[in-house]
Amino acid sequence: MKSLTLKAPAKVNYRLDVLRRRPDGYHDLRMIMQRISLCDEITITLSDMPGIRVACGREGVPDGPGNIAWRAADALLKLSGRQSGIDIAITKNIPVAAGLGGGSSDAATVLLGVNELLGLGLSTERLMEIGVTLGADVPFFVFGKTALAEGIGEILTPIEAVPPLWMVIVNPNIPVSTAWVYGSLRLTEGRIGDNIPRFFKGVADVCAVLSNDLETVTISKHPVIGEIKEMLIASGASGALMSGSGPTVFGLFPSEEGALEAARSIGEVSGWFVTVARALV
Ligand SMILES: C[C@](O)(CO)[C@H](O)COP(=O)(O)OP(=O)(O)OC[C@H]1O[C@@H](n2ccc(N)nc2=O)[C@H](O)[C@@H]1O
Ligand SMILES: Nc1ncnc2c1ncn2[C@@H]1O[C@H](COP(=O)(O)OP(=O)(O)OP(=O)(O)O)[C@@H](O)[C@H]1O
Repeated sequence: MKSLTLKAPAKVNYRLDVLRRRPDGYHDLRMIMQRISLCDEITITLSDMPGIRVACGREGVPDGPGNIAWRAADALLKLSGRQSGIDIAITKNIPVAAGLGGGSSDAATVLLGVNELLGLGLSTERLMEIGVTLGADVPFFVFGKTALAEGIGEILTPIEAVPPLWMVIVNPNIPVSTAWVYGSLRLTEGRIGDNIPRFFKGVADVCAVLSNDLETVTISKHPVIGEIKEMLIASGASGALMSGSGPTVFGLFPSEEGALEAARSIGEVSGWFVTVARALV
C-alpha cells in the first residue's frame, strides 16, 4: 500500500494585530507567523477499503470526522471524485488547544500528503484555498514559509530574512478555546495597524516586533501566562510572548545552550509542558 510519513510543525505568532471584526464574525488580522521544530508526525496510507479513518489516541482529540485531519482528507476526496480509502495515524506531540496551531498543521499536512499520494496535481494556491475552508491557520501551513499573514490569516507574503533562533515553549496544561478568546476581545474601533518590519537580521529585530492583541484577553482569565513570561525573561530570554490565542508562551534565545538551560530550570519547578524548539526556515 502507498504510504507517506510527514512532519506537521507547530507555529508561533511573533506578531498578532487584530484590525477589525468582520460581518461574518471573523477578524481581519496582520500577523507574523513562524513554523517551529516542535512537530506532530502523520502517516497517511492509501487503502482498498473505502472511507477515511483517523487514529490519534490523544485525550481531547477526536478520532473520526471531528478530527480536522479527517475533514482535510474528505475535502480532497470529494473534490477529486476518487473512491480511495485513506488511513491517517497521528502522533500528537504538539499541545492541544494551545495557540500553537497543531490541528491546523495536521490538516495542512494531510492536504499536501493526499495530493501527493493520489497524484492530484493541485497547486499550493489551490490547496491553500481548500485549507481556509477548514480553518484560518491552515493556509499558512500549506504555504510552508515564515510569513506576513493578512485577511483572516489566508493572505500570505513570505518573509525571507529570518535569523537562526531558539525558543523555549511553555504550556501550563490549560486548554484555551480560540473562539472564546476572539469572542471576548473588545475592539473599540477599526485599527489601521502598524507598519510591521519584514527584515529580521538578529534576535533583537524579532524582539522589537513582539506583540499580540489577544494576550490581555487570555491573561485576564489565566494570569499564570504573565508569570511564565516573567520566568522566561528572568531565565535569560531576549523576549517572551503568548502565541496565538494562548495559553502557550515562547521565549526567544540567540543560542541553543541558553534555551536548554532555561527550559531545564523552568521544567524542574513547574510540572508544565516545557520544550526547546528551533525556528524553521
Ligand atoms: C489565533 C490564531 O491561531 C493566530 O494564528 C488564528 O487566528 C486562529 O486560527 P484557527 O484556529 O485556524 O481559526 P478557526 O478554526 O478558523 O476559527 C476558530 C475561531 O476563531 C475565530 N477567528 C479565527 C480567525 C480569525 N481571523 N478571526 C476569528 O475571529 C473564529 O470566529 C472562530 O470562532
Ligand atoms: N488533529 C487535531 N489536533 C488537535 N486538535 C484537534 C485535531 N482535530 C480536531 N481537534 C480539536 O480542535 C481543538 C483545537 O485544537 P488545536 O490544538 O488545533 O488548537 P490551537 O493550538 O489553539 O490552534 P490555533 O493556534 O490554530 O488556535 C481541540 O479542542 C481538538 O479537540
